[in-house]
Amino acid sequence: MSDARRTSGRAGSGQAVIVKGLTRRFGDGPAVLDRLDLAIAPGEFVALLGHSGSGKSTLLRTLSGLDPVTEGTVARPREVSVVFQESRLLPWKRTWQNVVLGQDGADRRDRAAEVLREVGLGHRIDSWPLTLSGGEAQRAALARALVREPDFLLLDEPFAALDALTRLKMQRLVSDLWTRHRCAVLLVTHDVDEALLLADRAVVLERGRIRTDVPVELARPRRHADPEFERLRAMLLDALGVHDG
Ligand SMILES: Nc1ncnc2c1ncn2[C@@H]1O[C@H](COP(=O)(O)OP(=O)(O)OP(=O)(O)O)[C@@H](O)[C@H]1O
Repeated sequence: MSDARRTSGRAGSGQAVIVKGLTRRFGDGPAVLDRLDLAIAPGEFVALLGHSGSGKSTLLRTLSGLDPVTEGTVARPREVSVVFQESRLLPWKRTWQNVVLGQDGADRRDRAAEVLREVGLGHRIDSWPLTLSGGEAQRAALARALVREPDFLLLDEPFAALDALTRLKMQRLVSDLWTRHRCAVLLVTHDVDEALLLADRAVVLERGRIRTDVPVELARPRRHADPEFERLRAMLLDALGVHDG
């Protein structure tokens, strides 16, 4: 199957991202994404859940423009940034240089320093990436994503490799950054609680199709103890086929 029918462009109709009839196949294999429709509003935070192999990373890569479309259309804003599970910092560049890699201007270092301060790494701007902890490296990856002032931020399980305490801190950081920057966000996660702590909407993917798409109408900051949190948690676990004790 060729990728010749790839189509992309800017989203209209007041949406940041519009996906219509998106199908993705690898070679002659089955559809990994199967006629998928999805719209994300400007400034909306969407969590994408699904079992391993359901197509989450393929969708994220397609939305970022890294992967081609087999069939259908993807419209997205001009500025799109991605943060992956691993920081992908270049070890031979200092932290600030990684943040503004590929950017021009005499004020590059100042811009990097400002965004690194924002993610709590103001004291590590000159550090080599190999001296950063896992959490610090992910903060630097977030800074590198935000310095481009994206309209759409894609987060592919950015906290999955971190310990539980660091993950909690990073979730708070992302929530604060999103409140300030208000870009559209798609967060891929395996963690239902993480989705409910952060997102306006939770989408469950199953074999390349959207099985559930629910609004998360909880006041922020979010609390596990909220009965609506518990109701949504049970609904999402059910959609994932996981039954909570
Ligand atoms: N480059 C590729 N070539 C062939 N098949 C692929 C390729 N990338 C992904 N796939 C297949 O597409 C399906 C979906 O993979 P994908 O990585 O999108 O799932 P996922 O939901 O992100 O899983 P996980 O949670 O384990 O990361 C899987 O069956 C996978 O084997």
